[in-house]
Amino acid sequence: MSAILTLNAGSSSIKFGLFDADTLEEEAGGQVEKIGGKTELDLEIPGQPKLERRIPAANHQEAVTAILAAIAPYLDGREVVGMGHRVVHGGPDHAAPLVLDEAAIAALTRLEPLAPLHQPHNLSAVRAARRAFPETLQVACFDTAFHRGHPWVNDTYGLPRRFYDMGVRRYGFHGLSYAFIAGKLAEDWPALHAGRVVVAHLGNGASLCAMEGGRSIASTMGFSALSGLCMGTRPGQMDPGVLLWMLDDQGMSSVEITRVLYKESGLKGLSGLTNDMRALLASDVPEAAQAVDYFTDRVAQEVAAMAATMGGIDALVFTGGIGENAAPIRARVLDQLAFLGFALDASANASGGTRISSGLPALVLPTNEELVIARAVRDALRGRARA
Ligand SMILES: Nc1ncnc2c1ncn2[C@@H]1O[C@H](COP(=O)(O)OP(=O)(O)O)[C@@H](O)[C@H]1O
Ligand SMILES: CC(=O)OP(=O)(O)O
Ligand SMILES: [Mg+2]
Repeated sequence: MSAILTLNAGSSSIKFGLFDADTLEEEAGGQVEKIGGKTELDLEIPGQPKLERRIPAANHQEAVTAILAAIAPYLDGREVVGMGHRVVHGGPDHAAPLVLDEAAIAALTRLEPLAPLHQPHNLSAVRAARRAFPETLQVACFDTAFHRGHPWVNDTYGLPRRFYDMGVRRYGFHGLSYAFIAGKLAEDWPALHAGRVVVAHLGNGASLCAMEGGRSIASTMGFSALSGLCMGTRPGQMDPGVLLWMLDDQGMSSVEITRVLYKESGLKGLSGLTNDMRALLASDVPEAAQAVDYFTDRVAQEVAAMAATMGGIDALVFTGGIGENAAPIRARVLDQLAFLGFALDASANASGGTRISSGLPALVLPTNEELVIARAVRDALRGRARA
C-alpha cells in the first residue's frame, strides 16, 4: 500500500489531496489559505468533521512543509510514491502530463511571465516537494494541455503571423477541471458527451470551454489567464487600447499594470469591496450588484459565442466554486440564455439538483482537479513500472 499526494498551488492558497495509489480513493484533502498573512490550514478526512487551524506560513515552501506535517499521521507508515502538481502553463509543447526533472522545471520557469499569479507558485510547490521527497516521482499536470487540439481559428489572434510562431496563442486554462467534467459526462451523460457542450468553470478564475465529443474546441481564456470572462480580481475581455493608454498617457509601469490586471480588477475592482461572490450576493451596496450584473452578462455573452463556434449547443455545465454553489448566478445566466432553449428549473437550481433546466439541459457538476492529477500520477507510475 502506498500513497499519492497532489498539490494545486494558487497565489495565496495551496489545495492538496492524499490518495491511495492503487484505488485512487481520496483519504485526506484540504487547503492552506492566506499564505503570508493569517494562514489557515483546513484538513478534511472523509467521515470526520473538518479540522481548521492557524499555522505559521510566510511563503509557499513553509505551507508545503505544513501540509506534509498535517497529512503525516494519515500516511500510517506508507510511502508517498508519486506527487502530482497543477502547473497552470505548459506552453505549446505539452498536451499531456510531464514527469519533472531539473531541465523540465527550468523550461516551465521560463513561462512564468505568462501566468504570474499562478506559475511561480506552482513551481515553488514543486521545488518544496522535491526537497521534501527527493526520490519521489513528481508529475506536472497542465491547465493548458486539454486545449492543445484547438482548431487554428480558435488558437490564434489576428496579429501578424510571426507572433503565433513565437508562441502568442490562445492556450486556454482550467484544463484539469474540463478534463474531469469530460470524464464525468462520458460516464453519466454519454449522449451529451458526444454532443456540443459549453462548460462554465466559474471560480476565482473563470473561463468557458466549448467541448465537442469531449474534446476542447475553444476557450474564453487565451495567451494568459486574463482574458474572457470577468473574474474575482481579473477583468476578462477588454480593449488592448486601454493598456496603451495606461502606458503612454497615464505613465503606468508594467508592474503597476500587472497589479491592476491580476489583482485589482474583476468583481473586486468593480464592486470596490471583495472578490468573494458569496459576499457580493449578500451585499446591498449598489456597486456589488453592478459587479454581479457585469459578471453574469459576460458569462451569458460568451456562452452564446461558444455555441456559435460549435454551430449549436446541446448542454451547458456549471462548475467551480461559483458554478457549483451560486444558484442566483446560474439562474440569471440561464434566464438570459432562454432564447437558446434553456428553461430554468428554479426548484432544482435552489435545492442542489444536478439538472437545473427543463428545456435544453443545464447541469451542475462538481469538479475535481485533484483526482485528475492523481490519475496522471498513477498512469506515470504504471508507465515506469512497465518500462
Ligand atoms: N455558496 C456560495 N455562494 C456564492 N458563491 C460561492 C459560494 N461558495 C463559494 N463561492 C464562490 O466561489 C469562488 C471561489 O471559487 P473556487 O473555485 O473555490 O476558486 P479558486 O479559483 O480559488 O479555486 C468565490 O468567489 C466564492 O465566493
Ligand atoms: C488559470 C486560473 O485562472 O486558475 P484559477 O481559477 O485557479 O485562478
Ligand atoms: Mg480553481
